[in-house]
Amino acid sequence: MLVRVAAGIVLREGQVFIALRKRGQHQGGLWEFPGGKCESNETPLQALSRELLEECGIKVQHAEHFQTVAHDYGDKQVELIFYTVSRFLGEATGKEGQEVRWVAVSELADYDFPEANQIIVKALLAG
Ligand SMILES: Nc1nc2c([nH]c(=O)n2[C@@H]2O[C@H](COP(=O)(O)OP(=O)(O)OP(=O)(O)O)[C@@H](O)[C@H]2O)c(=O)[nH]1
Ligand SMILES: [Mg+2]
Repeated sequence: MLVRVAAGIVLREGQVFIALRKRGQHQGGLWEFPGGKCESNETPLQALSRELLEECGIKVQHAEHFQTVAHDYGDKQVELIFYTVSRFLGEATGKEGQEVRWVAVSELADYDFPEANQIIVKALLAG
């Protein structure tokens, strides 16, 4: 199973918005950059905007492609298209009851992310 996913690295004044994946979800119990699967006939950017509105209640005003990561979890193959989002409308919250946090980019190493995110976290920490 190969899934295409769009995820947002939402940034504000040196902090990044992260969410805790719920137990029972794939990679549950780990932190993520909010986002989700691209539906058919939807561009990754459209998927990003839809998912960030659904999951965090923010309206993306400006997103830039950051990095695309392909990863094989064994049970699932993912292509993750990461965007940085530095302009948005609204206050980011956990719209689906998920735990969320604004954390300093420099503190990202303190949070456990899925394997596919390691390269992204590294790149962000390197500035
Ligand atoms: N959103 C998101 N998904 C990630 C990240 N890293 C990562 O490996 N994934 C994987 O990407 C896949 C799809 O993400 P998702 O579960 O958010 O998809 P979705 O919002 O459409 O969820 P749904 O299946 O409940 O409708 C999952 O297998 C998840 O484990 C990340 O940083 N953010
Ligand atoms: Mg999601």
